[in-house]
Amino acid sequence: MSQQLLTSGLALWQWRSAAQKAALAANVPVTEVDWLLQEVAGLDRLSLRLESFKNLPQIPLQLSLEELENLWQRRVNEHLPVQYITGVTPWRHFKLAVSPAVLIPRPETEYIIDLAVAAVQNHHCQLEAGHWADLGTGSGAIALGLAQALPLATIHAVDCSAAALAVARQNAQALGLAHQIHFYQGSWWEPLNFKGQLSGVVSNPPYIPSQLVPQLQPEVALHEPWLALNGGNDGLDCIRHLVATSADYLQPGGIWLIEMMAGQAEVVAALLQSHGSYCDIAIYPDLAGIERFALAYRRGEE
Ligand SMILES: C[S@@+](CC[C@H](N)C(=O)[O-])C[C@H]1O[C@@H](n2cnc3c(N)ncnc32)[C@H](O)[C@@H]1O
Repeated sequence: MSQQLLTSGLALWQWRSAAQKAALAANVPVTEVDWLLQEVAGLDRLSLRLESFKNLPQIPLQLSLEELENLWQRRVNEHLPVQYITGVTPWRHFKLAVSPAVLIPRPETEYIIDLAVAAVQNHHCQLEAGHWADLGTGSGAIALGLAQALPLATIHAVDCSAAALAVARQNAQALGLAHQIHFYQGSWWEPLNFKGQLSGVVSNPPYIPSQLVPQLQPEVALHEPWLALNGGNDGLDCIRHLVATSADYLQPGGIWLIEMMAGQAEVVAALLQSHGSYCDIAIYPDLAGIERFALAYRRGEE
């Protein structure tokens, strides 16, 4: 979407009206038409809401109206997420690049950064300047959120997908946070060599039971990476692995914080408890009240 084409405000307004009707008929959120227009026509929310752009003689577009219509048809008919069409999504204070190689970072995940910061502040150890891991970084969202919230920390962001890491690196560069984040390709802890040294590990691992993935809404099931969703038979394969392996990498008092699916909290708390190396285990809800996050600390050498 780099070239610039001109269209009249009236023609764009007519396209928008038709696209909104198609959205309503297909049960697609009508607001997504305007997300698309903000990106491809550079229109701001106010001029879209007031429809003041309708009177402009010329509006520069990054693609023709025909191409815009083709993309909207893909949104409506093929359930392609609008974020993959525009190539961007808002997340916390960031505008992140996304592609079908990465999970679109979710609003509920934003809160994991606040939980990490609160855990640092509540704890007597000096954790904010240390080394942190974001395992399964995808677009880099969590690593970037941690880097911004903990400016003295160094973040080690891991993903097994090279294509996802390319997107994450691009985001770190664009946001001026690349100096704080190191990226590694590999499986979970495998590329990291920091046994006993980490201040914290934060992860939003794949946690959907395999048989449920095809039943998710088509935007997710058809277009988001299976690798980012599939948590094995009961959804807990990756979380079990992270419980079992993380204690070796955390310093005493280090933070273990993950996102999980509704209904998994009790099992995850029990896994942490029975492992024996974690203490102060707590479950936190997301802003919708769903038990979404599990937090624990690496037990000290009592
Ligand atoms: C649910 S997505 C989370 C992405 C991002 N952290 C976020 O919150 O938006 C899970 C990520 O874990 C990665 N992943 C899956 N299996 C992995 C493994 N064995 N080792 C490292 N990363 C893995 C996927 O590629 C995907 O990017």
